[in-house]
Amino acid sequence: MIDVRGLTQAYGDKRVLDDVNLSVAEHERCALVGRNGAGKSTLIHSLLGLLPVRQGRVTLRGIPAQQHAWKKHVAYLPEKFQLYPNMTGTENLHFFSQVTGHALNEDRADEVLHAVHLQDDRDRLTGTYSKGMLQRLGLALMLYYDTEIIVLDEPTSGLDPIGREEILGIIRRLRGKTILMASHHFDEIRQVCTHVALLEGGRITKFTLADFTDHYFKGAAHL
Ligand SMILES: Nc1ncnc2c1ncn2[C@@H]1O[C@H](COP(=O)(O)OP(=O)(O)OP(=O)(O)O)[C@@H](O)[C@H]1O
Repeated sequence: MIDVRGLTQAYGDKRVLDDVNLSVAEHERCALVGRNGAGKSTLIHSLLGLLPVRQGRVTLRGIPAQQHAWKKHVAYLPEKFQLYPNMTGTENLHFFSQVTGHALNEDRADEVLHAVHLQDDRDRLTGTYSKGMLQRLGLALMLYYDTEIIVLDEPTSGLDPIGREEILGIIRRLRGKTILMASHHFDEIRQVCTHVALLEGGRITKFTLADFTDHYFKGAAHL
């Protein structure tokens, strides 16, 4: 579903990704781990066409990234995103739906608001939401499109333990999705992921969760 071959990315003279290869198969839930500055966001941005790919090849669901047709199969939740504080949860869903040129499908909106446990708060201004609620609304916006591929950049960043559990529970309950999730937390990777892509020195090593667990407890993996 996600295939990266020979991807090299640099900022000026600084090479961040060095001939990276990564395959994420259908229905895999792959964590993307690595120290701060390892290049996780650079890789995600390259996948999603937010950074031009000059060296290497990226395909999503078999479609080359340059062709844009992949976009309807992929949803992305960035680490930081902006919602409109003077709009309610539902109004935010309306707004973002209209941005993509479609009227809101009310039934689908109900489904996703239930899935993220915001059905009772949907008519409150999001300016009054907690960080956990905002993150769950971000997830709802992403799930609304029901795409096969989901890319999450540190979805529990800055949340307290209860907020983290709520987000992880929602992700864990998703069915039939292929997920790539950047994370710094071994406990959440263990709860949610089937595989781990470790980014170090500009290269990726991919593990099954069981092999990564051995590697991690030997002290060989730095998140
Ligand atoms: N636009 C940019 N211009 C110059 N250097 C950049 C730019 N974006 C990222 N970098 C550098 O590239 C390296 C990789 O950054 P990136 O954000 O991809 O890492 P990361 O693994 O996502 O980090 P974190 O875990 O802190 O989010 C870092 O050294 C960063 O400073």
